[in-house]
Amino acid sequence: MDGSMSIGIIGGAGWLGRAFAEAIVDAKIVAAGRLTLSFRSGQPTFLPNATWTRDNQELVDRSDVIIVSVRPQDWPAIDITASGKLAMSVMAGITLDQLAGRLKTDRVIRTLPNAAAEVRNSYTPWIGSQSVTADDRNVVRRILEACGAADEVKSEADIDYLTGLTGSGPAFPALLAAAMMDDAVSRGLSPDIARRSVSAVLIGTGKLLAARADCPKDIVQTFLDYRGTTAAAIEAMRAAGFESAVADGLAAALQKSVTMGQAT
Ligand SMILES: NC(=O)C1=CN([C@@H]2O[C@H](COP(=O)(O)OP(=O)(O)OC[C@H]3O[C@@H](n4cnc5c(N)ncnc54)[C@H](O)[C@@H]3O)[C@@H](O)[C@H]2O)C=CC1
Ligand SMILES: O=C(O)[C@@H]1CCC=N1
Repeated sequence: MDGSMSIGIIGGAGWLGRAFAEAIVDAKIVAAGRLTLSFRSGQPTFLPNATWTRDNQELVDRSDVIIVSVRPQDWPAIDITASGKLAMSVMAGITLDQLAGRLKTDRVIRTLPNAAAEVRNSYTPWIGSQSVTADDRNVVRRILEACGAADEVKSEADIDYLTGLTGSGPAFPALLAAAMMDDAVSRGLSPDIARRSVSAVLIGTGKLLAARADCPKDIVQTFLDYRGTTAAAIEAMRAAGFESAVADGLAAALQKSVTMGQAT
């Protein structure tokens, strides 16, 4: 698409809506003046050169591409006509058929980013409807890659599963970090040192995994082979059900993704 493209984000004041809006402008996909953002209560102060509105149909009428970024429970109240336009959703659980029906356009994209979009490090699987064109796919890739890495997947079932694995994904290392911090503080470390040390471990591990070609499984085995402190910790965590806790958590997220969509 040329520089005349315009984009609208319904729910542009929210966590993901703001992350997308700022990433799109930073990546120069559109200038702020070609961006329309809708809000529900107070008008936010970020992106003052964008057009802010409470009227979602006005947003649609001003935009070539519409991104829907409201919570799934607010989705049934969205009443707009986006005929002939490209519409993209970031909502968990809402299917392509539901999107096409409520937004009244056949050109729909279902995506599932994660919270790391805020720092341009999302992983975002996506899938498009039959009517989506090659140009539409290029626009979608540019928008999603402005927020991190993105993959087109083969089925909506993949999106349902990835909603837990990668959509909710940042919450899981955060949960581990919180448990590690609580343990450190309970053993007398100051909360400040506990936070700095645990954050350094998570950030360092992320960079290590990104830099090395080995699978995480191989890295874990290398640690186990020392037969030292790390092996003692991993074996105790496994005996307490670490892997089955992760599998149960991912199964619960998958089930919730499917039922949340059915409830709307
Ligand atoms: N936060 C996350 O980690 C992820 C969120 N998602 C999905 O992204 C969507 C948005 O989530 P968040 O940004 O985290 O939630 P949020 O609550 O921060 O943002 C939603 C925004 O939509 C606004 N809104 C609701 N109805 C509206 C309407 N009719 N018109 C205009 N604005 C309206 C709300 O006022 C709020 O500002 C959800 O559907 C969620 O499933 C997907 C992946 C990750
Ligand atoms: O928890 C949720 O429902 C949203 C979708 C994926 C991540 N956050």
